[in-house]
Amino acid sequence: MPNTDNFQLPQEFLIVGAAVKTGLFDAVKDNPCDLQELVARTECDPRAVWTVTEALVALGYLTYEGDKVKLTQEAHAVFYEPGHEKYTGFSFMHTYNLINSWMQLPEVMKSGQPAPKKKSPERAQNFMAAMKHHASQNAPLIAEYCLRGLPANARVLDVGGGPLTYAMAFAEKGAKVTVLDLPEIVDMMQPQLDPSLPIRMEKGDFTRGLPRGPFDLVYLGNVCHIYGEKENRKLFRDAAKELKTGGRLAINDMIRGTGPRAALFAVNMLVNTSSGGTWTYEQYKTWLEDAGLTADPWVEVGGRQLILAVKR
Ligand SMILES: C[S@@+](CC[C@H](N)C(=O)[O-])C[C@H]1O[C@@H](n2cnc3c(N)ncnc32)[C@H](O)[C@@H]1O
Repeated sequence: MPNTDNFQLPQEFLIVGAAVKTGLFDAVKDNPCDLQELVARTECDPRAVWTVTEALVALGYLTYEGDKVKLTQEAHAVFYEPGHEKYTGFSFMHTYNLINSWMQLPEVMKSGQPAPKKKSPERAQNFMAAMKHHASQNAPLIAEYCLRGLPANARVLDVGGGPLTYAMAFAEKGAKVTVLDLPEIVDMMQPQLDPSLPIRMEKGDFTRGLPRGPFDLVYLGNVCHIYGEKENRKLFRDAAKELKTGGRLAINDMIRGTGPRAALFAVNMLVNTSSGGTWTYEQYKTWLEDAGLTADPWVEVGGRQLILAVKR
């Protein structure tokens, strides 16, 4: 049913996103200051700093102590206290960055091409933080489900596993993990990887090829929606080649036709990619079977939709 309650500007999100981008929260985090100093620290316009600060005070992110501006306890917990139940860090900046692409949906509909976007290390960091934030709670459950029945110390290939959330969960359960991701993501994430863990990162492009197996499990976590049928069919064929007979391929993705979520997410892939989208279970089953894999019915684990398939 149409929900006209959503026909409004996401004001709070836009104000908070702009404050993060201009460094306003970081500027007062450890060292509260007056508005004049805040203008200097953020290198922003005085009227703008006053207006946005007042809005953030009204929303409960900032407060005044005398004439000094400081973070509220709640905002401090949300942005800067990783152990806190309300903690998000700045992972939501990935969504904030996406707004630009979504605003170009009319042009994308005309051209069929994704919205142009600038790559930057900051964007990539926001992306990794968002992936981590969304996956960290349920990754252990999903890793356990994917590894069930496979040999102890299973060899796992985590395709597009750059955020390392799932790799850590697999390693925690005794697996030896190879993570494949794009070179710039591996360069960014490698320093965060504890070298004593049985996790190895490899640079590559999974549309071109995969690391050599044989693997007990090839895990495709939220990568199938980035590309279309041609790329996914090739990916499944390549994965089948690198799996042991009886080895398992696991897809964690939104399955089209199971609710509104996948249909809406496909719009995100429309504005951001050339061939991405969300695919039905029947599409996945056909592509998997054509690659020599037998697909189980899809299941929901930890709020995610999984398809497991076995190499024949
Ligand atoms: C949506 S994220 C999913 C991350 C993680 N698997 C998860 O589920 O939380 C997609 C990941 O695939 C990587 N990726 C996208 N295209 C790729 C390609 N062609 N080759 C290798 N990695 C790719 C991205 O850098 C990113 O880390």
